[in-house]
Amino acid sequence: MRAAAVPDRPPVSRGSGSREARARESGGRVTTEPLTTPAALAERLPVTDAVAETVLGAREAVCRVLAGTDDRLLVVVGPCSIHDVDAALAYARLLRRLADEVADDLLVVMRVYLEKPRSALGWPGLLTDPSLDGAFAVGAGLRVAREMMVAIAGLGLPIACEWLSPVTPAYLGDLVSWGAVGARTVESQVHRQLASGLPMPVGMKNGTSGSVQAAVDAIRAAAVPHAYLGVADDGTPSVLRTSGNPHCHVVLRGGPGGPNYSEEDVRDALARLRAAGLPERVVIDASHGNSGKCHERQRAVVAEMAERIAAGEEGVRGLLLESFLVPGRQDVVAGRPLVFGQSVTDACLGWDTTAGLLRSLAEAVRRRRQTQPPASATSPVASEPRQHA
Ligand SMILES: O=C[C@H](O)[C@H](O)COP(=O)(O)O
Ligand SMILES: C=C(OP(=O)(O)O)C(=O)O
Repeated sequence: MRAAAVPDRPPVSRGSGSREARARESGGRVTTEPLTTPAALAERLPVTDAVAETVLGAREAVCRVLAGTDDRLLVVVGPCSIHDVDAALAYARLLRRLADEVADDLLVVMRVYLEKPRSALGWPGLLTDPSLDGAFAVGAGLRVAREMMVAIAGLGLPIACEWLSPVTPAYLGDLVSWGAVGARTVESQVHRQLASGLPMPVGMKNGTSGSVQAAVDAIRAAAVPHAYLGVADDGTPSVLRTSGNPHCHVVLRGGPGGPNYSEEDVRDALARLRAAGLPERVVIDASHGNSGKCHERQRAVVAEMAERIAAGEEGVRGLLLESFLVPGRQDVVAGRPLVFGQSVTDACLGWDTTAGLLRSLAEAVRRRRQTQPPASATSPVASEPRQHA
């Protein structure tokens, strides 16, 4: 007589179905696929000395502009999202020439946004879905993204992006000179912890509700050390311990109540920063809630800000613009070719308008210099972060 088979493990339930089947019925589930490690990707697509100089030099320059010890204006400009590497590189080449032309007055950093936070549903960005068709080839997206960033920084053009996945900076952080925490994530503990360890200045957007306090709170949170779960460069699941980031700042992007770039709005934001003991400086996003998502309205925002900057308004250290080669936006439709250099997410300004606006901002900085002495080196900077208790 054969012995009865002894199960490896006791049955997980007496009712219908296995544990896996029951889990499926009561929520979502995950499948996994291995990804190259950050170290392996960096080895394949390394940062050259020239690229490192661009990235690090621009980080330091952004800090000086934010602190007011460099009297130029920070201008973060580029597509709402990158969906086509060739178009991004064509834009980068144009921007590089313009950045050189205005370099005495503007510190130009290109938006190279690869992860899109969506209000509900929509294409999540090149990093997650590089073929724009829902195939979600994330490994290829990371490779393409890093290769493109190396090429853009290789032109001598510094890079800005929004950090969405807390794992992405391990793969791309060494190529970025300015980061954003977006309106949809500025209240997220994970993103505040992430910002506290990022090796670059980080703009904290006001929340989608319009709350500027959320951005101020995020700056306070990111200025101190944290510990959170992540991956090390060799891919090992790790506790990431951060130092705190003293170079975070508010980005006013408007909200449901309308724009928030008026003099009164800026004064209110500076007062909130003062009350929190933080450096009094803001960056104005000409797009999003400040333009009612109408790309053409960014012109009016820039025109008003140029006037106010020329008149010496305190506290505004930079602007953000959404711009691509071709104005407007387009939908991605299977089988229909895309217009080269036009956004597939938010509508953007076209190149010619962008160039004119940057020249007008440069002119505003020059006019300000005529009436004001160079900014002093005594502008407030964030205090050193506290150590872990
Ligand atoms: O900047 C881009 C968009 O404003 C952001 O990703 C939200 O887009 P959505 O509201 O179209 O989803
Ligand atoms: C999503 C963006 O901005 P916000 O977080 O302000 O909506 C963006 O700049 O792409």
